[in-house]
Amino acid sequence: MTLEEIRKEIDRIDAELLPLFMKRMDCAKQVAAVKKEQGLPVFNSSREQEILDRIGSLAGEYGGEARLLYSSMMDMSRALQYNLLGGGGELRETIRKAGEAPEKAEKIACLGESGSFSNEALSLLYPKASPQFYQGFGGIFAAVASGDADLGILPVENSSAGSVSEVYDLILKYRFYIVNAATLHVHHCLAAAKKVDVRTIGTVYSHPQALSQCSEYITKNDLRPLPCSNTATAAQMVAQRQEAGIAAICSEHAANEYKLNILDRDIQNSSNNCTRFVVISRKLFIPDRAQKISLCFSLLHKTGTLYSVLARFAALGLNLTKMESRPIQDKNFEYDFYLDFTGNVREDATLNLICSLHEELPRFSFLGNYTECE
Ligand SMILES: O=C(O)C(=O)C[C@]1(C(=O)O)C=C[C@@H](O)C=C1
Repeated sequence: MTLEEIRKEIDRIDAELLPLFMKRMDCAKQVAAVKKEQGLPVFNSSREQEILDRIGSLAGEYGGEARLLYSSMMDMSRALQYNLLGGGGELRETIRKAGEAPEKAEKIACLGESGSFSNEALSLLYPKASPQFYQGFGGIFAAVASGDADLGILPVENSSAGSVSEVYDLILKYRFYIVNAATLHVHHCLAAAKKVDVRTIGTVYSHPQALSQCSEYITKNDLRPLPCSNTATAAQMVAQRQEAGIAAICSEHAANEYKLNILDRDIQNSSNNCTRFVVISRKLFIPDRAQKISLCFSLLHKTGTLYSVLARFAALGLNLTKMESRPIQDKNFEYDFYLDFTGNVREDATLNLICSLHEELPRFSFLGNYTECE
């Protein structure tokens, strides 16, 4: 057969498949009506497994491909049913009731000291708020949990050093809402108590992330990196100790705040060094112009489960911007997935998708829908 003849054959087959696909979707509508009457859940895992096993063995050499095709058709069948039945009632209600923004966000928990990068990000997002400083990420989550703080601001990832795993673990543990985000350009400098030659410096103090972001400079200048809880604390300590041979890696802002001398500027490995911060809250707020959705879930150990979740976002044109997998404590090699997508849950199709995932996936949490300041 020529290519043209084969393509004609494919067109004929597609024309035969389409009415059957539409008939199958009509059946899904009928199933939805029955399920509504009988109060049954949309998702029936054992029924889907039974179909996939049967199709897989009937399809012979195309078993894998056929399973994938039928799995996608059942995804669409479920999506249609959720659209008709409006599943995920509780979550739907929480999202519907969410306010636009906290009326007052006076107490915001923040890492470090005055002059820390978290402090800069906070000033960008909430110029009027006064920060409450904590030395560790755990303290920020605990402050939000106890109500000592209204909100907490946290660095989640850096363009060169990558994700801050400890923060993702805490996000997955506490499951607070994410209500705001900002990306900050981070410029590091080397600062010491006296104006000396860089060659006289032997030891540098900073947060491990900052040390990692300046690793090339540290190696080139033969410096000994020592970790500190954050960059501003490192600057403060170097200022207090007034010792020769030590310096801090911190922001210019922190160096000025603690009256240090700047020995070198822009010492980070990459000239485009950005850190992304998120703001956590016990209460859900969704601004009208929200464009980023965060959620987390775990998956059953079955072929194609992650693919099938991601395909449903792709089908709505929602772009995946971040994915992180973290081990679940006390479970061997089982993972929680953390995902960021573009989108707004006030759009019906997006809300239906989130609500359906809420019903289908283990350990699912909707973490928020917020704007991103860049
Ligand atoms: O049989 C059902 O209960 C259906 O809802 C239909 C169907 C399908 O499309 O085949 C869809 C969703 C369920 O998870 C299982 C199967």
